[in-house]
Amino acid sequence: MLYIDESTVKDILKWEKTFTAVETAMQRVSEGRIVQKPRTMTFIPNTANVMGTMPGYLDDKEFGALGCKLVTSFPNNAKLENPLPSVNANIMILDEKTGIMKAVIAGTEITTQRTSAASAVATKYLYVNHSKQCGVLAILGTGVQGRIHAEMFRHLFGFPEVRLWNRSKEKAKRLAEELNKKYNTNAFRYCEDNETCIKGADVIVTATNSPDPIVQRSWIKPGAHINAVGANRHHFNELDREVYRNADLFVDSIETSQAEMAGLNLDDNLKGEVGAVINGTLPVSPRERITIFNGIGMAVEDCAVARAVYDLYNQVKYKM
Ligand SMILES: NC(=O)C1=CN([C@@H]2O[C@H](COP(=O)(O)OP(=O)(O)OC[C@H]3O[C@@H](n4cnc5c(N)ncnc54)[C@H](OP(=O)(O)O)[C@@H]3O)[C@@H](O)[C@H]2O)C=CC1
Ligand SMILES: O=C(O)C1=NCCCC1
Repeated sequence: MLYIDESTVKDILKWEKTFTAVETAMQRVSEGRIVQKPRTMTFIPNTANVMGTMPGYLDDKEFGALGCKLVTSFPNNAKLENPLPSVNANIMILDEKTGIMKAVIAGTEITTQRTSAASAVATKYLYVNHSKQCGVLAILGTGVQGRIHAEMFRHLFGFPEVRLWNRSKEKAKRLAEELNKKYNTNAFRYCEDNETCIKGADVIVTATNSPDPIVQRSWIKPGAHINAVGANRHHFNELDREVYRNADLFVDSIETSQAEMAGLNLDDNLKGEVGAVINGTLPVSPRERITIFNGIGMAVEDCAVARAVYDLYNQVKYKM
């Protein structure tokens, strides 16, 4: 059986392909062309560690797949002497006619890219496509997700200013320096505190394990868009409840969000799925309204990207 390792995935998977795969997965969710239940979470007692299983089926000519991701989140990995990613994954894809496993694909890079791509798809359809300004991007949390969002969003949307804030300030400073050097720019700016980072920002990304709100309603400019990525025990810790009360909320999947966001009162402001906006069955919000994308992460996004990697791998292999 084929195993495609992380370095091969990093070699062959480009952001644009991930974006299209995730965009397609989101559309298919809202068309009912998927099967996907809330993931199972195995919480390891007396730790912050968790293992998730994420099975899914996606019907699509180009990105369709039957698969299952096994993903762990061990938040203290980042603090090891030799730091490791805190989120690690593998994705199995199975033959749709026989049910036999076709490949196991290393899923850490896929998870990294597809999570940021989901935010990017939401940002495109809820914000960028409505001629809203892409001037200032605020990133809260400069771990793996903060970094990929900073790079991918600048690449896709051309933000001239990308502000970086992190609980451990040195990490945000270092990332700003590193990215300015890498892209020969001074667009990446370190921010001393979260309030300064958010005030005046057009698009905001939260990518932390914070159990307490790091975004307050009064700091957000009218019409701004927020991608809330971070997940602690709940997928809605990072934004103060007043933010939810004063914004339109969009999700990747209503079915799976209802399980993992059950402690949040979604009734008033949950507008629906990003896929429905893409498909034109759900209207976008008025210009001055704040929008939130709370993407909890979907198995069918992993299936779509894993299928893309599988096909790319086979194209490359056959050419050799
Ligand atoms: N929605 C989705 O589909 C996905 C969500 N995630 C979630 O995104 C978040 C970030 O993941 P990732 O970047 O891979 O993880 P990393 O371990 O690389 O980064 C974690 C970040 O969270 C910060 N953080 C941790 N605890 C706190 C706290 N109490 N207050 C403020 N900041 C804190 C860390 O700051 P410091 O440097 O100071 O420790 C760091 O910036 C996680 O919650 C993860 O579960 C991940 C993948 C998919
Ligand atoms: O969707 C995922 O993959 C994850 N979501 C939340 C936490 C870790 C991985």
